[in-house]
Amino acid sequence: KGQHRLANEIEHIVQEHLKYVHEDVNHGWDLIHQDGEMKVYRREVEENGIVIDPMKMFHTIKGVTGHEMCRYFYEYQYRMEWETTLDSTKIIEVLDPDTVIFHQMHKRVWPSAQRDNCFWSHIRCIAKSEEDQPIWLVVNHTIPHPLAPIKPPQVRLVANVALICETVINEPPLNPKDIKRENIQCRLTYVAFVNPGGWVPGAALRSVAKREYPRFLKHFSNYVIEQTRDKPILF
Ligand SMILES: O=S(=O)(CCO)c1ccc(-c2ccc(C3CCCC3)c([C@H]3C[C@H]3c3ccccn3)c2)cc1
Repeated sequence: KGQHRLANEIEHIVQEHLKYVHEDVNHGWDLIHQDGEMKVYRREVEENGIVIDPMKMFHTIKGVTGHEMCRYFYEYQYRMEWETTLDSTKIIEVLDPDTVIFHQMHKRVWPSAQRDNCFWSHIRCIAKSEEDQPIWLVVNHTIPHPLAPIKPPQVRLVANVALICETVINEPPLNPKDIKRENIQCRLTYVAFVNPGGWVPGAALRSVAKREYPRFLKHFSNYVIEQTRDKPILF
């Protein structure tokens, strides 16, 4: 398998996420929002007076697979259909079919300056045991890039985000071909380490994050449910 220039960095970041995905959120994380199956946790962290609170969300979505959730989260062509916080998105480099570099302009969120984000995005399937469904994940991680120069007054985000999904099949029928969408669900963990890249009033950022993260996950989940409703199941 061709090793591109980011292969080692990506391997390291992916392994880090896999190490912490099962971390116990009862120590040091505050449950700040719950909506049905969705639970949103936050750790309050500041670095040089800038709020960089890690966010962690857990959700169970009926009728879709982890591969479907990750596919719609990763693929460029769907991005503007579910991402409501963007003015634009562009692929500036393709390293392999599972690894691309995006440059995105976020909508301005009062009272802060407009943010942009240049990040590698990698999708991967991790086989578990024979009988278990595989884990699918997408990691988005900031990286500088000559084709995405920082242009003040825009502020460059620093973000390390992972969507890690497993597929659960309830009462698996003898023949896997008979599996229906009502028998499947996706259990996902979403973690986001976002440094806004420049000063934002802490209280304002905390309230924007508290509102936006759950909204994003609910909107994105509903989008995938709608997109996959009448399509064959993608395991
Ligand atoms: O999952 S991703 O990789 C999807 C990439 O298409 C992702 C998601 C979210 C962000 C992001 C970017 C900017 C902000 C802030 C910082 C100052 C002003 C805006 C926030 C905080 C505010 C929280 C937030 C959460 C969700 C959506 C928008 N806003 C989050 C970056 C990447």
